[in-house]
Amino acid sequence: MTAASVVTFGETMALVRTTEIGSLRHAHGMALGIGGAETNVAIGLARLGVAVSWLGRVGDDSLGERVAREIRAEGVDVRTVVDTDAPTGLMVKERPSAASTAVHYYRAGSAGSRIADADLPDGWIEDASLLHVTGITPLLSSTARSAVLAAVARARSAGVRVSFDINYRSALAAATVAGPVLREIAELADIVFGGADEFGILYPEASSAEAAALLRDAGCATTVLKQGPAGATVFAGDAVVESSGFVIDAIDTVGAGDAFVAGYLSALLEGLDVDTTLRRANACGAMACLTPGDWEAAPTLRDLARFLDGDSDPVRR
Ligand SMILES: Nc1ncnc2c1ncn2[C@@H]1O[C@H](COP(=O)(O)OP(=O)(O)O)[C@@H](O)[C@H]1O
Ligand SMILES: O=C(O)C(=O)C[C@H](O)[C@H](O)COP(=O)(O)O
Repeated sequence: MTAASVVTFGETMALVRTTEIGSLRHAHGMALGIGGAETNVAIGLARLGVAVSWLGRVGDDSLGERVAREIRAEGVDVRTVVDTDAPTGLMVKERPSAASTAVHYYRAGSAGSRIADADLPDGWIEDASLLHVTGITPLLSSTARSAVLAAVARARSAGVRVSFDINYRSALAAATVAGPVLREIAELADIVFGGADEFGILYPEASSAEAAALLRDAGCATTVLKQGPAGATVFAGDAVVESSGFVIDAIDTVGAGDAFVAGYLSALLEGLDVDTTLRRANACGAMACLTPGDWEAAPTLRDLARFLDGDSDPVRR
């Protein structure tokens, strides 16, 4: 197999979501799928034509097989370490009301959280164009944190670009605990993605623009501020480029950030200019909000072209 352009690793869980609106206490219908920040990005990249590889630990169980099978079916090069001592993690998603989503994690001690430096094969990172990591993995366990730091160090010494999505999850650590851990990784990255609240966790007294300047001083060339329906802003050197979001009827916004990152990185790897990159990223983020799954609505290049053309007519072939 040829080397992947993008490599990423982390935990992907089985995902159970209620199929009706209302509390989990009373829900009857449930749909089974999978989800994890890094594989959401990997699938988004694969759909946009990028060669991408994901590595993770899964349990020696049916849900682990499902995780691997489903990601592989999306065209991602999947490398799993089967952990016979821990189960595949689980995420449960409910819609308490039409306007809200709640996510419950059952991942403490899971196989995915036990990822370690030794799981990352020789040459896997070094032969890639870009390593993508998130702030979820380093907060899963001490071995996972060490794996992220080792991967970033390996990428840097091989001249491989590092992308980091802060992706702070309060269920994993308090902001005061997570802040220094996530800041250390962000300051080693070439490009950092996050929301205003997440930059505030890295640098509590700073605005997002000030956080971008602090990151730049630390050596991180590009900071991308995700702003929900409002779109996004890129801080690169002294330049600030803003792009409005697309107006859509959002059904489920979970996964928008990961789809946005996939859109952004795919355009970056194609060498597109910042305006086109941001427009693509915003479109991918918006499209991810149009259906309930975390990654299912991530667009292919053809879906994307159709969305950007504003084409809402039925497709007839
Ligand atoms: N309601 C929405 N309408 C249109 N675009 C959206 C909406 N929510 C998110 N997006 C798009 O997805 C991107 C990421 O969403 P955001 O909520 O900012 O990140 P995250 O999911 O990481 O918290 C936004 O920058 C925007 O491009
Ligand atoms: O792996 C985890 O801990 C997750 O939470 C998986 C999430 O479903 C996605 O990462 C969605 O995140 P956003 O794109 O920011 O909405």
